[in-house]
Amino acid sequence: MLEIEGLCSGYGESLVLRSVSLTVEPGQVVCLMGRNGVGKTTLMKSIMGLLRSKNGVIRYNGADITRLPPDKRAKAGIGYVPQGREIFGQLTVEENLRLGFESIGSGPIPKRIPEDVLDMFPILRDFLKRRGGDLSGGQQQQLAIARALVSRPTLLLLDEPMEGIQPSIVQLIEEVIASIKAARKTSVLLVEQSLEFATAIADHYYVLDKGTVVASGSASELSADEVKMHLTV
Ligand SMILES: Nc1ncnc2c1ncn2[C@@H]1O[C@H](COP(=O)(O)OP(=O)(O)OP(=O)(O)O)[C@@H](O)[C@H]1O
Repeated sequence: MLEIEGLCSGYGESLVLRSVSLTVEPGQVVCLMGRNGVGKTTLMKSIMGLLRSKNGVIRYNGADITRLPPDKRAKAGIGYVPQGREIFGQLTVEENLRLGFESIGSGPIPKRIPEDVLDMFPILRDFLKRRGGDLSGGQQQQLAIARALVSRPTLLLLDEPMEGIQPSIVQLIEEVIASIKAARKTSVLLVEQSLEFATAIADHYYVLDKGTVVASGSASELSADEVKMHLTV
């Protein structure tokens, strides 16, 4: 469903991604790994269209989306939770969630926040009228993921969703990703370094180094040695 071939991308004159090729199949959870600064966020931004590709092709459900702007990619079904969440602190939780409706590609805008999304993150239901800025970091991360889910994306991009979050919420987010996978309606491409997560939940992994894919394979076969080789400094 997502096919990237020979993607080159970067900032201004500086090239960060050098001919990256990667595939996410329908219903898969794919883990993107790599040390700091190797280009994981740059890849996420390039898939979402926030960075213009210098070379290569990005296809989504068979269509070439390489030159589409971010809003069109969102309407095509790609949801994105950036690193650092980027929720609106002055808006309430409910208003933040409603912003997710703007990415709905076709059909009527729902009047209410979908119950199944609130069921995944019960704290958000309790806090619907609270300002986003008053939530803890872990609650804001839940809000950011829920906001991406209200538009019913077919591909969800998560950039380090577990970073800097307390263990109980890490577990909740892992359960949510597992339940998204079980429902088989949304594929997930996420930046995550944990070997435990990758082997337990992901189907496939890619390791980036200096802007290129240096290892990839079935997540169940990912070994501690491989992680040590590619991910420790
Ligand atoms: N806005 C920017 N302008 C110029 N260079 C940037 C910009 N953002 C990132 N870079 C550079 O691009 C390279 C890749 O950064 P990127 O954020 O994609 O890495 P990453 O793998 O996501 O790392 P991290 O785990 O630290 O988030 C780095 O050398 C970084 O300094």
